[in-house]
Amino acid sequence: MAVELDELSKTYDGGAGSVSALDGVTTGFADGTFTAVMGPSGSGKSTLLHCAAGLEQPTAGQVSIEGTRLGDLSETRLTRFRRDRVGFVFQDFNLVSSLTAAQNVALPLRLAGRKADAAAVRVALADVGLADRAGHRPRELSGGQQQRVAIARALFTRPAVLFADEPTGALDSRASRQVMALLRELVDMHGRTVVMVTHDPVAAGVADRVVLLVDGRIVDELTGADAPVIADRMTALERSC
Ligand SMILES: Nc1ncnc2c1ncn2[C@@H]1O[C@H](COP(=O)(O)OP(=O)(O)OP(=O)(O)O)[C@@H](O)[C@H]1O
Repeated sequence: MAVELDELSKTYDGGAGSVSALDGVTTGFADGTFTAVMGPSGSGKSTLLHCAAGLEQPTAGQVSIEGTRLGDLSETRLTRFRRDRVGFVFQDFNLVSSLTAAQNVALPLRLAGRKADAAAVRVALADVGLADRAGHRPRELSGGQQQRVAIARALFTRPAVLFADEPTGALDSRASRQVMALLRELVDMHGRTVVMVTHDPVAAGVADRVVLLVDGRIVDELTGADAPVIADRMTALERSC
């Protein structure tokens, strides 16, 4: 299993009282599978992704990635583990505007004090369909192309899992389709494991499995469902909330 979540809970304590964002989530994401996480606004999707990726600490429960329990790692080891074994892409790409596509892909390794092999960077960009854009800066690329650079960067260390938080949220429908086709191909052709938060039933329809969250709990799962079925289930869920 690439990722296991065991009774994961997260409570935020704020001035206005505490909020339970995750409430005992237990599930797993198998190697070479594509999972979408959906649910109404505020249901805990981003919190689940951040805790699973080791970006946030759960209040209770455990996250294991390839059998390593993140809660057992020191801060330094967790940072190193995340850098090497966890890929993350964000809605707004998070590329460095002054660097070329190739330099953006190589950046995490360089920040870790390692050298990124130029040929490997070229292959990483070719894998996301951007072999001819290595020297372009983010502003010279479309939104969809920028997201593909971000995906190449996230996958460069061959992580155990790629987490994507609304990866098509800032894209038009054509660019969204291309990014989703790329993620599907990465799973089918390269055996990658993808876990993606999305509001979009069309995007979720590309996944193998959809996990539905309400109030920080998994309330349902769909396997092999297409976009209309997912959209109907989401509408029913939102009505019942
Ligand atoms: N840093 C924080 N401090 C306090 N409360 C938070 C914090 N982050 C999230 N929350 C709360 O936790 C709950 C879950 O938030 P989360 O962002 O995980 O939901 P979501 O399903 O991703 O929402 P959306 O679809 O609107 O992005 C919400 O009630 C939110 O207000």
